[in-house]
Amino acid sequence: MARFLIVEARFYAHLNDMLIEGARTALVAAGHSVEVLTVPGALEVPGAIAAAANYYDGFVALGVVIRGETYHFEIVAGESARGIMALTMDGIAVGNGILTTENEAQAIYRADPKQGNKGAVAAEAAMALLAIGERYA
Ligand SMILES: Nc1c(NC[C@H](O)[C@H](O)[C@H](O)CO)[nH]c(=O)[nH]c1=O
Ligand SMILES: CC(=O)[C@@H](O)COP(=O)(O)O
Repeated sequence: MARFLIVEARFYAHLNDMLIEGARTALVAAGHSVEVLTVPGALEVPGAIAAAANYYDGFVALGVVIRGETYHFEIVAGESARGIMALTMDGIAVGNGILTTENEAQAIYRADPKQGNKGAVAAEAAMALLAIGERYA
């Protein structure tokens, strides 16, 4: 049993609830404990994981970034992914389930546990990285 923290950027609450359900179900089914930490937006997710890194075995980053009218989308989508990738390169087991979509319909399909279930996909990725880290510890 490992300790996982879901760090969710609560920018679109209704979509996040689906992502969390999918991730939590996958982690609990694998026998792990799950806590949830909420941050305002995707840009805060890497920093929150870095702050909690010594307290959990693995992390699932969840959130939704939907393209608007300005370059802000590229910043939020790209920099959150860059920050999460940097954490994984430091050996922290993080699954990235921050959706980056053109519209809400794309996000609903991917967040829904009965459809794309990307929360579970991110949870599976985090569990895989944790297992690899333990194998080469
Ligand atoms: N536009 C979206 C954001 N923007 C907010 C940033 O993530 C951040 O909270 C703000 O710039 C303060 O540092 N966040 C999302 O998660 N999704 C978006 O679509
Ligand atoms: C992440 C985004 O692109 C969006 O939330 C911001 O919208 P806008 O570019 O229209 O300010």
